[in-house]
Order: sequence, then structure tokens, then C-alpha cells
Amino acid sequence: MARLATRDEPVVVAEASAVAARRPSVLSDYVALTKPKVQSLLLLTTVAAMEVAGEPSIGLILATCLGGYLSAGGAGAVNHWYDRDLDRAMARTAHRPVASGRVSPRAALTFGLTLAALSVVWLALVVNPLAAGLSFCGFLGYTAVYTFWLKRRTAQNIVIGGAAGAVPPLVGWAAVTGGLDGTALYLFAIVFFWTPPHFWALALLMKEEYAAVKVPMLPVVRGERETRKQILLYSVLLYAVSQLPFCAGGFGATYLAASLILGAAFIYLAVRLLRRGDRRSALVLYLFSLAYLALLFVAMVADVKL
Ligand code: HEM
Ligand SMILES: CC(C)=CCC/C(C)=C/CC/C(C)=C/COP(=O)(O)OP(=O)(O)O
Repeated sequence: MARLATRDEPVVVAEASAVAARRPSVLSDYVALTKPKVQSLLLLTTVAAMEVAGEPSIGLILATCLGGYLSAGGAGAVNHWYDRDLDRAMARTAHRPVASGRVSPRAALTFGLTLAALSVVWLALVVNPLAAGLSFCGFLGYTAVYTFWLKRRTAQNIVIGGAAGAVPPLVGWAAVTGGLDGTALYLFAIVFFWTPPHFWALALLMKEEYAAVKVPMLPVVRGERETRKQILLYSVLLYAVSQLPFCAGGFGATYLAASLILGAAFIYLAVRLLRRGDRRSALVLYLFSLAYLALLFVAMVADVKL
């Protein structure tokens, strides 16, 4: 039955279109499933490793980055699918495409698995089988090992699961050389030891949210002081590991200077967090951790190219 227009209608229409304007497009929802901001740093470590490993062509760099993006993006989509119950319950993640119901769980899972399959085929055919295999291990590490298995079971979830995020430099190295060597393993170790302080600094800020959804992150299970101690411990380990490629002769003075300064700053911020125990120090360390990894990998490239 036809409805009479009312004087309120323009307001209702304006409100409806304002909501529509705020609603992300389908494209931006699918891009969000791939966790693009995290990907930018993963790809930086991939490209830096490629430049350290040899003289890759632009074509090889782009092909490897596409494969890496598909693999890590597929893993991100599978994570959105599996963790939708947790994401829905936490303010930081409630707006995500699957959690908020804009993308169906089945569509997100199909999307994630399709990207992962495309990645394996693409890397195997266009780059090489080792790069494809390593990248698939990263996919399994983030999805099966971290997301499905460890995240909801143990406070060591991020320590073990963090190995997945350390795979991209190996993919880059394998793409250029067809193999792996000591320097490649040091790059893996740097990201591996970087991940716990990176995440735990943020977890300190999100402790209540994780506790509410019963995810056993370190600050929830062992308390804030123990988390701050562990952050300092891993910061010192990270510093030690970051010196190894220099000691092994893989890098020279530029890398040594950068790793000393960046490592000292990391440890200083971790000590400050331990002493002060405030939210601001945790936020500063989290933000610095992002800059640290980017600058350290840029320094590696500068060291070997300049
Ligand atoms: C399993 C290991 C890791 C865990 C649990 C973790 C966790 C997180 C979380 C919860 C955030 C908050 C922002 C968000 O909602 O996405 C974040 C941000 C970020 N992480 Fe990690 N992270 C891990 C490994 C990595 C790795 C290996 C990299 C890259 C090398 C990385 C790069 C980033 C970047 C660039 C951001 C900022 C993104 C933004 O501003 O939205 N993370 N991480
Ligand atoms: C192919 C490959 C090398 C993939 C691995 C990439 C990898 C491990 C990225 C880390 C992703 C990340 C932001 C995890 C967040 O943890 P979370 O999912 O618990 O955080 P959330 O609460 O933000 O979802």
C-alpha cells in the first residue's frame, strides 16, 4: 500500500544516506580482510631481504610481493572468519567486516582459502617452489598454529605463533637465491624476537578486553608487571640477535650503527615501561616497535647497497 510522505521524510532520507556513506564499500571490506596495514611491514621485510640477498629485478620483487600479499592476506581473512566471535566482543575489532555481519563467514573463509591457493600457485610458477612452500608455512603458522590452536589456549601463543610473521624475509631471500643461508635465518630470528614486545606492549593496553573474552594473553594470565619484565627480556634478546648478522660478517658499519642505536632505544623504552608501568609508556613502545623494524630493515639495505 502506498504510504503518504510526511514532513519528517527528508530527515529520515538524509539519515539513511549518512549511514550509507559511513558504511564501508564491499571492496574496502575485502581489502580490510587482508589486514593491509600489517601487510605493509611484512612486505617491507620481504623486499629488504631480497635486496640484501642479491640484485633482484623489479619484476621479481613485484611478483614476490604479490605472492606474499595473497598468502598473508588469505591468512588474515581466515583469521577474520575464525575469530569473528572474539572480534565481535571487543571494541577495537567489532566493526570488522565479518564480526559486524557485512561479510558472511562463509564468504570470508572462501576468500581467504582462495587467496592462499592463488599464492601457492603464483609463487611456485612465477618465483620458485621454495618461496611458495615457505609462504604456505607462514599461512599455516598464522591460521592453524596461532589462530586455531594457540591463541585461545596459552599465554605463549604469540611467542610460538610469532614465527609465522618472521617468514616473509625467508620468502624474499628464497625468491632471490633459491635457497636459505645464515643471514636469512638471522633476519627470521630478528622478527621472531621482535614480535613478543611488539604485541605485549599493545596487549597491556587491551588487557581488559582480552580478559572479557577469555583469551589468555600474557597480561591477563601472568599480570602486567610480569608482562613488562618479559617485554624487557625479549628486548634484550632482540638486541643480541640483531648483532649476530654483523658478527657473522653479513653486514658492515652502517648496520652496526643503526642496530646499536635502535636497539638501545628499544631497551630504554622497555626499561621505562617496566619502571613507570603506565599506559602511555606501553603505547610509545608499541609505536616505536613498528618504526624499529622498518628502520632496521631499511638500514640493512642501506648497508649492503651504499
Ligand atoms: C603473531 C604475531 C603478531 C601479533 C599477534 C600481532 C598483533 C598486532 C595487533 C593486535 C595489532 C593492532 C592493530 C590491529 O588491530 O591490527 C598489530 C598492529 C600492527 N602489527 Fe602486529 N602482530 C604480530 C606480528 C606482526 C608482524 C610480524 C608484523 C610485520 C612485520 C606486524 C606489523 C604490524 C603493524 C604494521 C601494525 C599496525 C597496524 C595498524 O596501525 O593498524 N605485526 N599487531
Ligand atoms: C603468510 C604469512 C607469512 C602470514 C603471517 C603474517 C602474520 C603472522 C601477521 C601477523 C598478523 C597480526 C596482525 C596478528 C594479530 O593477531 P590477532 O589476529 O590475534 O589480532 P587481532 O585481534 O587484531 O585479530
